Amino acid sequence: MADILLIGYGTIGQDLVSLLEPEIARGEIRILAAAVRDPQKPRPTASAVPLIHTDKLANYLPQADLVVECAGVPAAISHGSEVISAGREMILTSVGALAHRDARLGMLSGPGKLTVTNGAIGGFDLLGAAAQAGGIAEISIQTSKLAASLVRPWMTQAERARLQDLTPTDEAFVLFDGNPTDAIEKFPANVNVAVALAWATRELLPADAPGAEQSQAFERALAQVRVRILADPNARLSLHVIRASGPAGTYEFSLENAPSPSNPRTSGLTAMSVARDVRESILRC
Ligand SMILES: NC(=O)C1=CN([C@@H]2O[C@H](COP(=O)(O)OP(=O)(O)OC[C@H]3O[C@@H](n4cnc5c(N)ncnc54)[C@H](OP(=O)(O)O)[C@@H]3O)[C@@H](O)[C@H]2O)C=CC1
Ligand SMILES: O=C([O-])CC(=O)C(=O)O
Repeated sequence: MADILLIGYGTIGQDLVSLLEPEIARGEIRILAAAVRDPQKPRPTASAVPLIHTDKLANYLPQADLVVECAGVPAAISHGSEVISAGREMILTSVGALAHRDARLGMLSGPGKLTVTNGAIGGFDLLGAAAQAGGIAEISIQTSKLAASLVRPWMTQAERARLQDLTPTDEAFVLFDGNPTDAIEKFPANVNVAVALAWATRELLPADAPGAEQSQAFERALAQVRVRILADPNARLSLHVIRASGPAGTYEFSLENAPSPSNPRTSGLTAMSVARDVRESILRC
């Protein structure tokens, strides 16, 4: 029986627990608790998973065989290093936290093990193989989302209005064009996939290489990836187009996920990817 501690129990956390029902029913997995911002907050459905405040995380870590973060980039920055330095294995969903230098160094310095989920995208077997052989010269990801869903608190009134006032007859426009580090800082809930793409195409160092070297290798991969965010007045779902080219070949992956059954604004595939990561982890135990 593997004891799992969740950080975050929103759309992805709840979908994950539903996806893992067969393993829970067979006694292969037990969800110890989910750490959230506000355990007392009224929730639409009663939870079978005990909710705790994140300031109690340290009390639960010693019993956890596996920690799954699905709480957002700021929470992963705050708690990722704590989990890894306690020697736990952690699956990271808010992959964008790896673009934050100090958090990255903590998560890559052990002694715990970090698993970075593929999340809402894929094709990483091919891209990783080609990148490790020096076969990728250019790599980009273009993410199209519903314009109104891209409004962020830091935007000026004019920037917000441009997104909110777009009508179905307007053309989609490029809202952001740059590197994954700047993209995740501006859009922390939208482009974790861009940071995951850099993770998949990083130089693979020996597992015992110091955290600082792992961190630098990842920083080089981040610098290779170009990110574009398209604000689309007609997008129903997120559309991610990954393009890569170089001596290994020319590749284009177009990924359009069905929405989560519990929240139409979240791709259902993210929780499915994390469920697969959990199953692979417990098979290794
Ligand atoms: N890798 C990928 O492809 C993808 C990654 N993601 C990442 O997953 C994250 C979660 O997505 P989703 O489930 O849809 O989000 P939700 O908003 O539905 O749920 C977030 C959960 O995390 C908790 N939480 C938020 N901030 C903190 C904090 N600082 N400390 C502790 N708990 C916190 C919330 O607590 P409470 O319930 O008390 O409010 C809530 O339970 C996204 O923010 C994004 O970073 C998302 C999509 C794709
Ligand atoms: O769900 C998606 O399409 C991807 C996403 O939000 C992210 O990477 O943060």
